[in-house]
Amino acid sequence: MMPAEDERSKDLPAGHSWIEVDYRFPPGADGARQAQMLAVGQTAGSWHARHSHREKELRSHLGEVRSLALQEDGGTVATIAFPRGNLDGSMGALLTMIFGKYSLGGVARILALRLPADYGLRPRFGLPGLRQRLDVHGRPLIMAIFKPALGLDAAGHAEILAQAAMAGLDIIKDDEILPDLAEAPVLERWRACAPIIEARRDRSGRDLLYAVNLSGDARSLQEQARRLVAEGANALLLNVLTYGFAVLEALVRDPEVAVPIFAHPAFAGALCGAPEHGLAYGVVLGTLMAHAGADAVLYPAHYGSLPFSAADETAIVAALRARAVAPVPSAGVHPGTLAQILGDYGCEVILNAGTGIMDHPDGIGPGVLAFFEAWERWQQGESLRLEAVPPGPLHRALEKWGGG
Ligand SMILES: CSCCC(=O)C(=O)COP(=O)(O)O
Repeated sequence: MMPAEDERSKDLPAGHSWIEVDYRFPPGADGARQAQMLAVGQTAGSWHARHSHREKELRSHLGEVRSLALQEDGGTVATIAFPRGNLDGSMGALLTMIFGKYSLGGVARILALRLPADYGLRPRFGLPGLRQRLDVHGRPLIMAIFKPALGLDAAGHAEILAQAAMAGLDIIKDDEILPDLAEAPVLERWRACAPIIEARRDRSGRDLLYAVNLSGDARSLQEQARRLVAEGANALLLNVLTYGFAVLEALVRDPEVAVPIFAHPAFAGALCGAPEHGLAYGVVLGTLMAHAGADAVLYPAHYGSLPFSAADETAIVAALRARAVAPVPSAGVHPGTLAQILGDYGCEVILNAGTGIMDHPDGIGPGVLAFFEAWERWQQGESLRLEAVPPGPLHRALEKWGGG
């Protein structure tokens, strides 16, 4: 039987010897046949009589169709269990088994994936570890994104960071669009920003994390990460879906890269955006990220600037929180969205704004202060409506972006 909706993405007990996947086949597809194709074709690969003398060995690798449910619209949802023994513990092997070659021909969508709790990696820091590093407890963490994304040199990054740091920002990240360009080399960006972070620590006793964007081929990216960390970098950003889960796994396993890793969702729409094909956002940005060792995962907030469903957001957050990974609702976040986000999430969240801080009418410092002001008012149960907010950074933000 397929589990109830709120159980669908829960981890299976540690040591469990099966991996369970829920697939939906659209109306018109022969769901039973497709499920059987997946269970055999993505495992033993052949069940021909010619191999009958190997039946015992092959059977131990064979997937099993555990349930088939016809849906109201004529589609079918099948749950298939795959032997864990077919895998080596990596996300690459897992994805190749559950959807690899089949994805090229079959029309199907993976709705949910249930992994044994001890499959893959756990975050080394997660939200509790980030809080400990920053010594910030009992309130949401406030994160900014360097904007403009391109065109800033290292000194330009430092100039922006200085304003944000002074206003009390917790975390900043590079834009994911920015690789190791000659106009702003990654090491120079870090070297230019490091003294500002140090000065903030000296002044306030509070750390500030800068998630530096990694790029390059797998080998040079890992070397870049090691070099950055050796020079004091305190967080990293990885476009996990464009560079690959294997790159994230290698970084998480690397003792020379012992800093929190922020996972960016760029490219997720290419895997998850089609309604009847690909994988659900909750699987990619929730389950897979949480089992590949990410410490914090960014995704579009459903009240932000990108079309995103509340249900997808809920599925992502549930999967991340089950493994203590920090949820980072993003894209179009500004102080006017704070009440909605905290209403949905409570305080165990990272609020991440790019233009919602950098394009504040009075500057970057006021952009950060507007978030803190919104948080203070929300905490006191005070209205965040424009008419109720006195003149100041939050008022100006609400004037520009609305919300509240
Ligand atoms: C798609 S979630 C990642 C958000 C992000 O990286 C970004 O640059 C959002 O910028 P914004 O100005 O919308 O806060």
